Amino acid sequence: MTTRYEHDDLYWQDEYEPITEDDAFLREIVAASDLPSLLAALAAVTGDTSALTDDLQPPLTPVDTIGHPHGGMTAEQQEKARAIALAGLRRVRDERLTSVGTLSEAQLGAILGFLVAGHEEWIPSLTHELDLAPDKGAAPDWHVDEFDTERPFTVLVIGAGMSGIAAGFRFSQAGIPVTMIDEAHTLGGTWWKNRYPGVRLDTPTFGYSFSFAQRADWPHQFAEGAEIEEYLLDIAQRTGLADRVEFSTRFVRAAWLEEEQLWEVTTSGPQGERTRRFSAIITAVGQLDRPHIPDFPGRDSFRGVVMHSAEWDDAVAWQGKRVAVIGTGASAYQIVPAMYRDVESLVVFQRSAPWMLPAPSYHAEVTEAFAWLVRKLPHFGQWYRLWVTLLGIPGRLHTVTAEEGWPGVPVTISAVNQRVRDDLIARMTEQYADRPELLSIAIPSYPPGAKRMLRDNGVWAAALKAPTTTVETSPISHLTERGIVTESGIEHEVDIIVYATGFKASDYLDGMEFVGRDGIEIHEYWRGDARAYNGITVPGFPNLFMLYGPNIVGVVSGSLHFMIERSVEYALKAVRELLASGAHALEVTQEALERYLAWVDPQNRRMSWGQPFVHTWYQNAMGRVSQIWPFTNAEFWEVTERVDLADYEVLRSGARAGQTGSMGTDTGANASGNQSDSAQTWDEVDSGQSDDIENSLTAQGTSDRETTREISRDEAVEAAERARIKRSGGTV
Ligand SMILES: Cc1cc2nc3c(=O)[nH]c(=O)nc-3n(C[C@H](O)[C@H](O)[C@H](O)COP(=O)(O)OP(=O)(O)OC[C@H]3O[C@@H](n4cnc5c(N)ncnc54)[C@H](O)[C@@H]3O)c2cc1C
Repeated sequence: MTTRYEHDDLYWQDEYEPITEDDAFLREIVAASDLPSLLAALAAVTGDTSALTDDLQPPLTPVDTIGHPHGGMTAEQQEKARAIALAGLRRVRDERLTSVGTLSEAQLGAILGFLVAGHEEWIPSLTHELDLAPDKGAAPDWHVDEFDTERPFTVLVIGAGMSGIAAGFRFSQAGIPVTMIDEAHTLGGTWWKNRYPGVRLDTPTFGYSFSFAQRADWPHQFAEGAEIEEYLLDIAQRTGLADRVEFSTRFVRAAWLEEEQLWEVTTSGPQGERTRRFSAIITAVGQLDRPHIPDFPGRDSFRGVVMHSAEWDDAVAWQGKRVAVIGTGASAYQIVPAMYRDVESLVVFQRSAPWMLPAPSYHAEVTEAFAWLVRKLPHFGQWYRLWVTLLGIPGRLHTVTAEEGWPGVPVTISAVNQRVRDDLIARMTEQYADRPELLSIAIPSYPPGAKRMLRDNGVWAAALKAPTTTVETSPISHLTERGIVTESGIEHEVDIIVYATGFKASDYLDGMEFVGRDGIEIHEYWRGDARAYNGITVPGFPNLFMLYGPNIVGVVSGSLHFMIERSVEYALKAVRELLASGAHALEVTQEALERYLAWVDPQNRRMSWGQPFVHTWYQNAMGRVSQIWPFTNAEFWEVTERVDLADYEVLRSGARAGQTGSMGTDTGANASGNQSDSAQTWDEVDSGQSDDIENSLTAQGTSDRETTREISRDEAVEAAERARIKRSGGTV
C-alpha cells in the first residue's frame, strides 16, 4: 500500500470525546436517531455484532415519495433496536470506548450483511466506501517505482473541481507525476462559480463526499455551496494539491503523436501559450460548467443588469429592485426563495414546472442528537454516510421505470410512477389551497423523474404565492431595453434579469480540441452525440480518460462522488496495465463501446427521462440520453472493477526514451480554439430546442429516435473504420 496516510480517509479521527452523559440523556439521543446506522456504529466500536439479528434487519422497503425512516423498520423492530442501542451507548460510556479499529472480516460481514438486508451484491461497492474495512480497495495498492519503466509516465489533469481533486489525489498516491491545470483562478469548480443567493446541495450532504475524505461534522443536511467549496479547498490543502495547480491556465488543444505515443498539449496561461507532452490526459472539466443563455431576440438591447446563475456578481444590489428570473429548474428553485422577500417585484418565467420531493429538513441544520453522536460515537458520521450511500443504491429507480403498455402516458409511465404523481399533486394541492390558479401552473406535464427532482420544504410555493411575485408561463418573445416581452404581448419591465437557464450539458469537452490517432477531432467523431466506454474512454483517443463523462450521472439514485472516484480508479488500473506490460497506450475498441451502449441505451429508454414524449436536457440533440447512468452504483462498481484488455488495443511506440516527456517546453504553437457546435441544451428552460430536434429528424425523413440513434452509430463506426485504414504501424 502506497498511501502516505495510515487510513485512506483524510478525516480519520483516532480519538473521540468520551461519553459522560447519564442514561436519560442517552435515551433521548437514541429516540432522536437513525437506528440502522447507530446499530452499525455501536457494533463496530464494541466489536459485538451479536445483536444484529435477522429479525431486526431493516427491510429497505422501496421509497416512493417520502422516506421510510430507519430503512422501513417496523414499530416492533424499532423498539427492540432502541433498547439495543441504549445498551450499546451505555457500554461505550462505561468502558470509555473512544476509538475504533479496523474490523475483522467476520465483523465486516456481519454489519454489512445486516444493513443490506439480503442484497449481498451491494457489499463490494459498500466496502469501497468504508474505511474500517480490512481492504477498502479504493486506494492504489501499487507504486510507480515498482515498475521498471522505460520512460516516465506523466499525466495532465484538466480541471481542479471535485473530479480533478480526486484524480490528482489518487494518481499522486501511486507516485504518477501529475500536472493539474484550471482555467479558473481557484479550486472548486461548480462550488466557487455558483455563488447565487440560496446555492446549496439538492442531494443529501452525507452522500456527497469522497470515500477518502469522509468529513462527518457537516452543519447542514443539505450543505450550502460555500460549505462544499470549503470542503474541497480543505482536501486540496491536506493533500498538497492546492499548491500544485496551475491556475488561470486554459486547456486549448491536444494532438495524439502516433510515433511517440504521447499527447502533445497546448495550454494558455499567465506564461502565454505552452506546448507540453503527456502520456495520458484526464478531463475533469465537469458537465455543468458552461452556462447556456438562450438567444432571445433583442437579448443585447436590455439596458439593465444581466446575470447567469453561475456568473453571479456579488456587487449587484438586487434588494429593492424589479427582478426577472428566467427558468424554474434547480438553480432558480434556490434563487427565487432566497430573493423574493427582499425585492420590489419578482417575475418568474416558467416553461415547465419542476417535480419536487418532500424534504422537510432541506434548509435545516443537523440535529443536536446527530451532532452529539458525530462528536462522541467513534466513526458514527462515517456509518451514517455509508447508510445514506446504501439507501441511494436502489434510490427511487423503481418509480421511474416504464411499464410496457401503461395507459397513463404522457404524464406517467407506470403504476408506481402514477402513485408518486398523485402523492405529489396532493401535497401541492394543500400548498396552493389559497391560490388555486397557481396549482394548475405548478403541476408538471411530464412524468415524475423525467427531469431533476427538487427538494420541497414549502419554500417554493411560499415564494410563488408572495404578493410581489408573478409567475409568467407565456413563452418569451423578445427582450427590449426595459425588460421582457412575452408571446402573449405583456412587457415585464425589470431592473435585473437572472438567467437560471442551465448549462450546455450535452456539449462534452466544449471549447476543447482533441485530435486523436487518425487526425479526427473528438467532436467530429461524436457528431453531437458524446459517447464513452464506461463513460471514461473513447475509441481513437488512447490514454484519454474522462471524469463525469457521458452517461455517468444518476437522477434518482446513486452518488456522483462514487461514480467519479470509480472512474479515477479505472484510469489508474489502465495505467497500471501499461506500466506492468511496458506498453504505452490503451485505446478502447469501437466494438467494446458499441456493446456497452447496446446495454446502456435501451435501459435509458425504459426510464422516464428516456421516453420519446419527454423533452429533457438529459437527452442530447440526437435524442439519445447521453447524461444518465440508468443502473445502480453497484453495477458501475462491477463494470469498472477491472480493465479488460480484450476491450482495448494495446499500443507501443517506436520512439526511445528521452524523446518524450519534455514537460513545459514553450513552442509558441497556435491555439485553434475549436468549438463544438452541437445543438444547445439547457437544464432549466425548455425554449424550443426539442421542437428543433423533432424538425431536424423529420427533415432527415426519420421520425423515430431509434432510427436516429442507428444512423449516428453507423457514422461513428464509419469514422473509426476510416481511422483504422489511415493508420499505419504503431500497433502490436
Ligand atoms: C448549481 C449547481 C448545483 C449542483 N448541485 C448538485 C448536487 O446537489 N448534487 C450533485 O450530485 N451534483 C450537483 N451538481 C453537479 C456538480 O457540478 C457536481 O456535483 C460536481 O461539482 C462536478 O465536479 P467536477 O469537478 O466534475 O466539475 P466542475 O465542478 O464543473 O469543475 C470543472 C473545472 O474544470 C475547469 N475547466 C473547464 N474547462 C477547462 C479548460 N478548457 N481548461 C482548464 N480548465 C477548465 C473549470 O474551470 C472548473 O474548475 C450541481 C451543479 C451545479 C451547477
